[in-house]
Amino acid sequence: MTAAAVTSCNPVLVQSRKQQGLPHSVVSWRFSPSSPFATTRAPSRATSRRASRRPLRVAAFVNPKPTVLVTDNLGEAGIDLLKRYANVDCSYDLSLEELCAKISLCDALIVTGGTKVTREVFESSGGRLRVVGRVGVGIDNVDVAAATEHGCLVVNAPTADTVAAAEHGIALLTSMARKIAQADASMKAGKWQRSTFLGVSLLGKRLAVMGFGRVGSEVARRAKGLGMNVIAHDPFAPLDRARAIGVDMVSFDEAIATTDFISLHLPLTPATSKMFNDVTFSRMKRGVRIVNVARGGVIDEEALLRALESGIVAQAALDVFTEEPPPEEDKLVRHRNVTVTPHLGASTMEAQEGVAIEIAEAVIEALKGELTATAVNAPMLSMEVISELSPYVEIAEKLGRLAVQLVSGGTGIRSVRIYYGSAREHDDLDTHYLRAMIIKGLVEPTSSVFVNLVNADFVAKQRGLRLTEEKVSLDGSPENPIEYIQVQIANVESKFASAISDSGEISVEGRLKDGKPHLTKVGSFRVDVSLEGSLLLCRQVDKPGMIGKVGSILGKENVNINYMSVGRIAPWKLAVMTIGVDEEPSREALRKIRELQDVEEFVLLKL
Ligand SMILES: NC(=O)C1=CN([C@@H]2O[C@H](COP(=O)(O)OP(=O)(O)OC[C@H]3O[C@@H](n4cnc5c(N)ncnc54)[C@H](O)[C@@H]3O)[C@@H](O)[C@H]2O)C=CC1
Ligand SMILES: O=C(O)C(=O)COP(=O)(O)O
Repeated sequence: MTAAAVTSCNPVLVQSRKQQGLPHSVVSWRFSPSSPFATTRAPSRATSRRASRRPLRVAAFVNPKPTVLVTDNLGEAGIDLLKRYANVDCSYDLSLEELCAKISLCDALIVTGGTKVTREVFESSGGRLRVVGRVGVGIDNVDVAAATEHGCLVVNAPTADTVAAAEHGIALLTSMARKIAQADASMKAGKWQRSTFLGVSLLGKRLAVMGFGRVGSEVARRAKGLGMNVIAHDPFAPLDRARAIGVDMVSFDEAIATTDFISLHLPLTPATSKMFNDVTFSRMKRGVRIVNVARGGVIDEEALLRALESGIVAQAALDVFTEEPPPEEDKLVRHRNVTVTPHLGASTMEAQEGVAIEIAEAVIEALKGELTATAVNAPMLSMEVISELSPYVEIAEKLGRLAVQLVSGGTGIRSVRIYYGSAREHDDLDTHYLRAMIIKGLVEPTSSVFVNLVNADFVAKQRGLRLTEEKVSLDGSPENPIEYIQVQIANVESKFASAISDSGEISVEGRLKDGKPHLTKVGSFRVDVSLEGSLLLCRQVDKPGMIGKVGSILGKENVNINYMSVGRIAPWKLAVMTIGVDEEPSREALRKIRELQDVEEFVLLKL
């Protein structure tokens, strides 16, 4: 057996080979609380039992149909799709207060760039909001960090408006070069000024595409068709994409210093905010022309005004602004050498229909608990991985629950070690989902925080939980992804001393048996009990009659034993009895068991 440390609460993906290119349609979680994105707590045992006797799923019982709030104009095709699955509330132009007032009644929120989804919105949702769908690409209007903290998935619709944005970029480029907008305004004012609107040709001119992603590369492709010499700057873009289009990737400095035209296609992030400022403008070729269909905030607008006035920038064409709409008397908007459009990049009939469908599908998938390819703040796990790991999810969460209940007050939990015994190759086992469920089990019993796949690592970090994961290589068939999971809590005392392993940690181990989760080890004692209902752990002297004594106390109380096992170090020494019970025994029964002669310690654990 070898152990290899692999991750420690690290959101970076460990992609398994099987994750690549597999279909996304194997399982659905609907409203089951075990959904990776479920933000509600599991129903109480009484509720589950009641519900399981009915033909209705527990889930449907908890929440029959989700409610989706749409706060910005969304294409009919998207609304129709949503209505097949959810109650749809289209309330446009809400103030922040109105949005916050409504949000606690909604499972999903769909917005364009017109609604700011701030921290207050997540705080007001009371944990019900499970997904925010951004119609389009830019998620700079959504507080993604706050979403993650609240376990809310953010999805976008990043592909359906790419061509529209690229076409708009080219439209601005060509109309700026030929002063189309100015000439149109002049004619409409009754003038005929042929010599005033002398333009520049694009043929043979150098264009720098800043940000070579979806839109940037489509702009480059089109600009090449116009006979432009296209270079690009994007430290994160794959070189082969640029090579395929015949574009040279260059440094930022080279891009801005040597070009006649600059077209911006960057996301607005802390790194790109005001990336174009007095300093960068001063390094540009005099007479440069700039197009921005990305985000207003990547340009320092006052600096651009100064650059226009000084002649460094000859012309600008802007579709996006720091503040939208910009103030009425905005000098940039009114500048004679600036062409403006009111954020029309995605405004084609085709793109609007496309993004509406793309976002509706993504939101529905997310509400069903399925992983959507456009999730912004969740690890990318394929449905195949989720499906394969789902039998272990229950073990993971329950081991977390058991381990935390075994801790006796004091210093608090800081260090948790997780071992996964597996015959799989190390890089073929993605533990994100299981780790999230262990964190859920560790955190939820002692707090009001809801934990899911989205916020698990964040919650752990916030609570100072240091998780380390190790995969233990086992011989055998790699058919099963996992043979056992062991959760250890270090540097704590236990209310059940036998749960402390030889190496000094609280330790519980579980595995699947006949498809059912079982507890198979507590501390150094081998046990075997199904992980359902409640558990009684009892350490006693190993001698005849002990099982009968405990059993008869429970029997008198009409408490049904669903499973039991005894693990011992050696005959006639100490044994740990593990009893699974369907009903929770009364205090009196627990007292009687605790007071039995030869019972050394005893604890009741709830799953
Ligand atoms: N005006 C409009 O209506 C529309 C605007 N957009 C905006 O266009 C922009 C680009 O969209 P997509 O191409 O779909 O996004 P994308 O994510 O495919 O591409 C963005 C590219 O920028 C690069 N990048 C990020 N930080 C960078 C940095 N510091 N320096 C250089 N490159 C950097 C990334 O590596 C990526 O390749 C976004 O801001 C989006 O919101 C998109 C659609 C419509
Ligand atoms: O997709 C984007 O990022 C856009 O800017 C277009 O979005 P909007 O017109 O704000 O829905």
